[in-house]
Amino acid sequence: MNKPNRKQDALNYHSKGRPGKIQVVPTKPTNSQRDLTLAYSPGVAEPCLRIADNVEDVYKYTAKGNLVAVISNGTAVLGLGNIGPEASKPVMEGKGLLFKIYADIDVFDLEINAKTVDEFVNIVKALEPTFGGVNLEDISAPTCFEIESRLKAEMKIPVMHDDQHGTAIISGAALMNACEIQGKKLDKIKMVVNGAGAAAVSCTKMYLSLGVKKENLVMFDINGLLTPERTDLDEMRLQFATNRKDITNLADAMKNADVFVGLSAGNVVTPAMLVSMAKNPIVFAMANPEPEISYDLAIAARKDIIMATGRSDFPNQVNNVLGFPYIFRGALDVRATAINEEMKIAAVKAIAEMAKKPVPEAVNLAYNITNLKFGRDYIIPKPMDQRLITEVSSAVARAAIESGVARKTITDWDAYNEELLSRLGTNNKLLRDLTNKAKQAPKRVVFAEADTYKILRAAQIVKDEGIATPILLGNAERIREIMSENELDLEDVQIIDPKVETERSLEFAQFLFKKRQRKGVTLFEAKKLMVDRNYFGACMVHFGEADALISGLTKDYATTIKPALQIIGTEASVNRVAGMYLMITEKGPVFFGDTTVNINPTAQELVDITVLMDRSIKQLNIKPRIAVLSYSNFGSNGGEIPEKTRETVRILHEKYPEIVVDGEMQANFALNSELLADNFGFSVLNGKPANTLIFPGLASGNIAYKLLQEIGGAEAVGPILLGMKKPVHVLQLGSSVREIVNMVTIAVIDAQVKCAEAKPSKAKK
Ligand SMILES: NC(=O)C1=CN([C@@H]2O[C@H](COP(=O)(O)OP(=O)(O)OC[C@H]3O[C@@H](n4cnc5c(N)ncnc54)[C@H](OP(=O)(O)O)[C@@H]3O)[C@@H](O)[C@H]2O)C=CC1
Ligand SMILES: CC(=O)C(=O)O
Ligand SMILES: [Mg+2]
Repeated sequence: MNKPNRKQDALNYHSKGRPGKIQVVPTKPTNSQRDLTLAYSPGVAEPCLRIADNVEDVYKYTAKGNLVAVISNGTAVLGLGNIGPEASKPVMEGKGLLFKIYADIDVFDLEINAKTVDEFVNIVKALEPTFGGVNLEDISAPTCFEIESRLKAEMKIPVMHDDQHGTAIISGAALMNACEIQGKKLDKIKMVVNGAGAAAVSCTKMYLSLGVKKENLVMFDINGLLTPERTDLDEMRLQFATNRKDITNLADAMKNADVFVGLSAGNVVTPAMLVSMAKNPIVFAMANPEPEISYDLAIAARKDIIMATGRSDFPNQVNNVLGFPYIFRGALDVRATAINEEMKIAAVKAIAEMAKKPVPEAVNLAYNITNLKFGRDYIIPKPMDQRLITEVSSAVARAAIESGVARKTITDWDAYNEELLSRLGTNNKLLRDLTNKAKQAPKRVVFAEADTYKILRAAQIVKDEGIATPILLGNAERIREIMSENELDLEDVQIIDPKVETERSLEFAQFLFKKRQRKGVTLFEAKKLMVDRNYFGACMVHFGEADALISGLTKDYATTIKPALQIIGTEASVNRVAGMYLMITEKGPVFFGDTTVNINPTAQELVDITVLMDRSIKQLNIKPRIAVLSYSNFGSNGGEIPEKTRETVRILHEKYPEIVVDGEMQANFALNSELLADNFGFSVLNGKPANTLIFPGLASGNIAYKLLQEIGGAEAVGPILLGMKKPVHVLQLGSSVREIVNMVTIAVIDAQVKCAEAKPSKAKK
């Protein structure tokens, strides 16, 4: 079961800020009166008239072609049963979210009060003009079968009941691969299916089409084994009734079975049942959120098992999330009139084949696994594998074209694949990539302000995600109190209270005294300073007892950074610190500096800042393209700032020819490559916009990033402190948990680089 704090986390996730998970965002400019005359009356009449003349133009002038309806009546929500349309809404919004993030498909989730087939069908049919496709969801059997088949027959857009066919496609691919690994033949396997609802019936039909023999399978519903003698079964279920007389219950059926498929309810299978199965058994316990038997119990019961669940927190997640975004993407892109058998089988094969191909490093990193490869714990691809969109959507689109249901064709498949990849965007990708890089070699991060909820929450997240091993500084009793009040699970994390004098804190004080004795610090004062967690934390990092220090949530920047400067100091090569922000904007990531430290830097100081930024950005595997900003372009104005920034560029070009930098220039020229090319075709930045902006002073840098954050909707990651000998990162006063987690991620990457460069020094006693 979920731990209580995870349950509360889930509630908070849904309720915090704008309630729910989805919003509608305009895609056209709406800034001026003119924009509005185009968007609405009178301009809007023009596309209306075009569509009235030719209804197909609705795809040209409206969002229909990329809009899917996720529709439920709430009668079979996950494995939670008939909980009603309102209670199904979080699941439907969730499906909408997955459609968007995995395949860039927009969704309206529609939870409808419609219990009878007629009511349901009439509502959905009437919606056809709005949508490019319909994803039916969590509608109970047997009504779901009639609803789907009537809508498919009566509508010209693709309709798919995902619990039936999405699940059948994914579990079909998983079954093929699992049999291959376990050395079993599909036409020989003995199969037990528990559940006889929407998902179970369709999955079983798929298995039969893949080669499983009807005489080799038995099916159960809540009332037991499906047999011809039962009078409560409809046609759909009767086709899976068995005449076998040696079985009365599930335990009997499991004896010597090769495969168990669960699409029923949680915890209905026992370890003893698994023990009785044939050699090398395959168990797909797919009920959500609780599988028919837990992953841990199953693998403890049988060493030779292939075990899969519908959950994301165990290996082998057999869940329709692997299919529906990409199946609809392919269908929408060729304007298919249906999702037919050919398209489904194409999806099965694409998914099954993908699992056998080498796994990209990004996927290993995303799941914190070193070498994911086809086998017992990896029978189908992982949902975060970005290859799914190209492999599955193109297979589905191709099958639609070849089977004659496409109303649009694709000829340049390379271009189509490029288009699919560009749909995934890069914004979130950068943060995901950075997280993955951090997870590759997590580091010990000491948190100076661990007696605050936000820090502890962030520590919990980075620990759970395998980004870092937290070390908490502060009053142990107070920290434990906050943990317990908020049900945080950090019991095994090291807590150190610098206020409690220890042999180690005295050694740290001695060290500080030696370092600062000619700068007015007595031993007595050094002992007093060591009670300060920023001094203590900096000493831990200096002596290699932690790899990075995070502080600053509750104190101003200067107070926070001072101990680190005194104890750890700056890198010898530049001997300067600077602050950089990674701004995640709609147009991609842009680095801003200096935003936090140097108030009015000279030309040489701007050179140092640029060198620091160039190096740090390269450590994130990004190629910096740097613009030195001013209010002038390449000598167009005189004055202190244009002259200073021009001199900065001159020195950089002379001393650091390897750095891609130009200026001085105005920000719009830096970020608009057409503008730059039209006016200053000679610039070394020509071709692509700059991704790194050097500001002439702290005021402009700081103001620019805050404006972009507040009114430009950009996410700011930072300030990333550059130039320290060892990783110390100073949070913005009052940072959010997400900002702290991002900062820790950057600190871990910084530590990875610095640890690789130098071995930690030993404490001098
Ligand atoms: N991993 C995945 O991708 C997916 C998982 N699922 C999961 O599969 C399950 C069923 O979903 P769905 O088919 O849509 O729902 P339905 O309501 O259509 O079907 C549920 C079926 O399970 C049967 N059932 C319930 N309890 C038991 C039990 N203790 N023993 C045997 N059979 C039982 C019901 O029997 P009766 O007919 O007699 O009521 C019914 O046949 C859910 O847990 C759902 O989360 C569904 C889709 C995708
Ligand atoms: C995954 C899914 O669709 C379900 O459990 O119903
Ligand atoms: Mg479902």
